[in-house]
Amino acid sequence: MKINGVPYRSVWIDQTDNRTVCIFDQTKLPFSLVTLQLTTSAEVAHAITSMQVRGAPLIGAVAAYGLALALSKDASDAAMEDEAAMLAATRPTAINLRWAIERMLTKLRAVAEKDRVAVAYDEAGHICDEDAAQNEAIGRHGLELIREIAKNKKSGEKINILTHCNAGWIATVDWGTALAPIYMAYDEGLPVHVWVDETRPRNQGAALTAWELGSHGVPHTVIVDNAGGHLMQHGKVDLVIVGTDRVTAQGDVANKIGTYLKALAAHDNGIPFWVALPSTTIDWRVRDGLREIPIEERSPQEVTTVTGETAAGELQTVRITPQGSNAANPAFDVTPARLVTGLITERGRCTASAEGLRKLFPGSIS
Ligand SMILES: CSC[C@H]1O[C@H](OP(=O)(O)O)[C@H](O)[C@@H]1O
Repeated sequence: MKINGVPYRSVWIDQTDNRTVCIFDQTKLPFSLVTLQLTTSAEVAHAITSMQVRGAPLIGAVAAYGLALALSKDASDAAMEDEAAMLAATRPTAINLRWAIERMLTKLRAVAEKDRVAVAYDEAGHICDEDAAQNEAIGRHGLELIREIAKNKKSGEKINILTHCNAGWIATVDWGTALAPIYMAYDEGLPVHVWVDETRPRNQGAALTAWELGSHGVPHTVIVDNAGGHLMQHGKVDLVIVGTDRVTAQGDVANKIGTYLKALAAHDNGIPFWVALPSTTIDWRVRDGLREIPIEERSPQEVTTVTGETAAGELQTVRITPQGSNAANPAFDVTPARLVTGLITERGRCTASAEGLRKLFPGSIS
């Protein structure tokens, strides 16, 4: 995606040493665009756990490079297995993280130690290239959906899309998932407008999605998480598109906390609720999302405080609850397939069901 006309990806290798892994520090957005240079697997692990880098497909890609950094230090079998396990354990919900590490291990176990570093960087690069291509394809398939909605609107009438959290290009290697169709619709001249859920407590919507859409010129309005249902009741939402961290073999969807409530409101108001994902986000090993998908529990401090920029341009974190109050912070929830209109994948759209997934990905599930 371009920033001020310059093309960027969300992760890249420093050309000066062909080793250092570069990312944007997403905890500094939207106030400043800061590049972090990661030189060890420990730094990669910290970047993932602290959400300096986040987004299901992106943490998989960055973890893959983290393994390459680890191998640069010690390419032995024991070290490789330990580092892979450490990186895979940084966040439990996004299946892309486990998928990327398992793909790297499958490749590297068959390679001599002396060749592992080069092969690891090469394979991580393929993971990145494939993610960017898959998300571009998701954009094209999702664009068809937006065109269909546009046909039922008066000429020039806004197409109002609600999204939750950030599933844009900064959450992936490039393009994004939920936002890819929106970028393409905007670029094609369709009159899209996006309701951006702020997405407490980390405010990925208010801070990241708003920054992405604003940088690209896409009209958008930031709303509190609890406003979405009201807007749907009053006919102000034509479509909901969200990303996901894990989809089960029967179409249950794990995504940022609050997604389930949007799906309920969309269902109650007869509004299409679509989930955009690359196939690397499908966990073919689980069927019942509510019972089988681990939900990350993050620090209560993310709930009891809020971080923003002061008038002087300094980042500041302030407490918003009494000292003695407890806080709970589940980072994801699971939307049952019955509330999902459909899935937008790199191979096209399908119903959120085993049958729908089997049609697009034959042989992936029995
Ligand atoms: C294409 S990103 C999918 C997913 O990842 C985000 O979670 P987090 O910000 O905690 O990494 C969010 O759930 C997005 O929808």
